[in-house]
Amino acid sequence: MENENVFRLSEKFYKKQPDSGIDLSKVLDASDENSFGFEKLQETKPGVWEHEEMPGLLILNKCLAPETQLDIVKCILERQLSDSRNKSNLSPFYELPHGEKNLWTMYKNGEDNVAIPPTGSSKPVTVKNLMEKKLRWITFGEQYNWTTRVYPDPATAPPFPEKLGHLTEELVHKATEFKDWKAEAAIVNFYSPRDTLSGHVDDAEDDLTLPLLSMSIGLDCIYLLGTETRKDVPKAIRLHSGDAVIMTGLSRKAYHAVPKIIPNTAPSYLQLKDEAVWNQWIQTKRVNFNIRQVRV
Ligand SMILES: O=C(O)CCC(=O)C(=O)O
Ligand SMILES: [Fe+2]
Repeated sequence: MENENVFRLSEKFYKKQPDSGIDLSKVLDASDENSFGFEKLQETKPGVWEHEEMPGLLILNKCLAPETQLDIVKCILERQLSDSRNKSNLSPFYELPHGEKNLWTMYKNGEDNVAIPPTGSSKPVTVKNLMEKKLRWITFGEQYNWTTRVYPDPATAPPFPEKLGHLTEELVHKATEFKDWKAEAAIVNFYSPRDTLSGHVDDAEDDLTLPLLSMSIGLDCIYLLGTETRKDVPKAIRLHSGDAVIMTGLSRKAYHAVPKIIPNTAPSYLQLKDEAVWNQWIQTKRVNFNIRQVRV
């Protein structure tokens, strides 16, 4: 069964690339006309690019204005992270501060050495360590449970943030035929340069013909898109801050992964005057918004 692991081999290949010289020779970059595979891209609607070997994947490069990128990451840090109804990978393990004094405000206001107690018997961990390393994802709207891989009763879900809902619905409505698509669940993934997301298919939603929107902010990454099996060699795409991809059709059910974050690639427009803590944090993060309609 030697080709069972083909997807995994590509993940390993990119994961082990040295930061100082990543092999981009087989990586499509929709923002670089000299990149591998660029000639197979076609603009099928204004701002929407499709690659002939990646059926169903819509690439919306640079579709988020700098202010929008800043707005949505700040909305997560300042509002969604302060709401105890929004679960994160940290929720089961730490007595997280919520409300006005939450992880982000403590971090930003110089309380980064404060120790946050665990829920169990492990050691307390500083705000700094949680914000810079341990926070890997937060969910809002309908709360996908990564462990059980289901969405619990929607009646218990906090509402989807209105502004982000409008923005994402507009992107999907303009780029696809799905004019009634609704943003119901979001997973925000936080990556530091050595973090990866291994190959998976997102299949917990009711209807896998409905598009999934994925927006990237901060550091660039290499994103792998395969097929419905792990036996096929995936395609590699470089995603930049402000890019979005929409997984529709065949790509909606395809294996995908993020094997490599590319350090020192955060755009300078994300740097803000007099916001040293934010500037440092965003320079070392990729923030991915993964937005789905859950119900039909
Ligand atoms: O970070 C990404 O670009 C992909 C994230 C993803 O696939 C997911 O959250 O299901
Ligand atoms: Fe995914």
